[in-house]
Amino acid sequence: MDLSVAQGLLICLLILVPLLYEWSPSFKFFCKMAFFYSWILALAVLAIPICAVRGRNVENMKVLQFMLLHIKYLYGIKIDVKGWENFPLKEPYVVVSNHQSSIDLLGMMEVLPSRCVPIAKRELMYAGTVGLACWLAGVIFINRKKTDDAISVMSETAQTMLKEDVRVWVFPEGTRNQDGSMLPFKRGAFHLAVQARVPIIPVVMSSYKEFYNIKENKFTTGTCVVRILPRIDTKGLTPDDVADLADRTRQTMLSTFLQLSSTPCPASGEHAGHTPCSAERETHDVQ
Ligand SMILES: CCCCCCCCCCCCCCCCC(=O)SCCNC(=O)CCNC(=O)[C@H](O)C(C)(C)COP(=O)(O)OP(=O)(O)OC[C@H]1O[C@@H](n2cnc3c(N)ncnc32)[C@H](O)[C@@H]1OP(=O)(O)O
Ligand SMILES: CCCCCCCC/C=C\CCCCCCCC(=O)OC[C@@H](O)COP(=O)(O)O
Repeated sequence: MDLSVAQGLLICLLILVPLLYEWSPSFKFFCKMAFFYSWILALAVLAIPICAVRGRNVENMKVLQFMLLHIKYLYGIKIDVKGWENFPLKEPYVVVSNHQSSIDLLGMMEVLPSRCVPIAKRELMYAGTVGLACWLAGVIFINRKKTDDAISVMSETAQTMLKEDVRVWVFPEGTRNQDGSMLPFKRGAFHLAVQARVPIIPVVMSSYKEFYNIKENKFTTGTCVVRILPRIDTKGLTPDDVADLADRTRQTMLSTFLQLSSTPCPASGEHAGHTPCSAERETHDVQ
């Protein structure tokens, strides 16, 4: 009897959960996000022993990158990369990118150059297996609540970049933002580039609004364009130039973001209205 009650409940669940998943966008959103985080926590369990062989080493970022690349297929997210030629091959540089959501991880892993480590909030270090995997891959953690600490970590980073030939990826908005624009840029990334005398490479990820919106609990399939912009040189600049450098970079990134995100394609095909027009993308390509 007990067994049949349990079986009955299980059958109800097996029917109800998929129905709820299809009918309730909030439930679907919750499931997709929960799976996203759980899957990455689980993948980190596999990554940790592989990375531990080398110890804390930026080369381990390749292991994480390789293990995360498939997630876009699980979620039906097409990532369309433009401007590969703007990632120079040899020298260190600072990549700055807009930050809409934790799913930026997908676009980031798609284009992450070799020997490039992200700067992340310190809280991520305590995110269980993910924190340990990030530490082993050389992610640089900063304490956003202590500006002096954060600045001194970034100054050390300027030395490390040059001594150990490392590139750094920074989200200069400093927090996630999905309001259709970009927050004012914090200046750490630009001080870093000026101190290390290395170029800045802006990377813009187009708006997720057509397929992902946390406020509307929307998470469907779609396309994100990741555009790598030409380098911005910092040679000869001083700390006094940092504010202007940050403003110029933001302006360039914002106009690219708006262009990439605003032009829906004429109704055609599966992703109609989700992707920027290819005609518009071509215009960018020849710039
Ligand atoms: C297979 C399994 C896999 C498992 C793992 C999967 C994960 C894989 C890895 C992926 C990891 C991805 C992680 C992404 C995480 C993204 C984040 O966490 S975003 C949040 C953290 N990042 C940032 O905050 C970066 C941007 N922030 C800054 O640059 C800030 O400026 C700051 C350095 C943090 C300081 O911020 P704040 O305290 O708010 O102060 P400000 O107003 O910005 O600055 C005050 C003042 O100081 C000047 N200044 C800033 N930096 C420097 C410097 N380096 N040198 C000198 N001076 C500096 C600044 O100019 C201000 O002065 P001003 O006079 O007002 O100009
Ligand atoms: C035992 C502890 C378990 C903790 C579980 C934590 C789950 C974490 C699991 C997977 C993390 C996936 C990697 C996400 C990487 C992106 C991180 C991110 O986007 O951080 C946000 C940060 O940029 C800005 O933070 P805020 O917007 O200011 O907030």
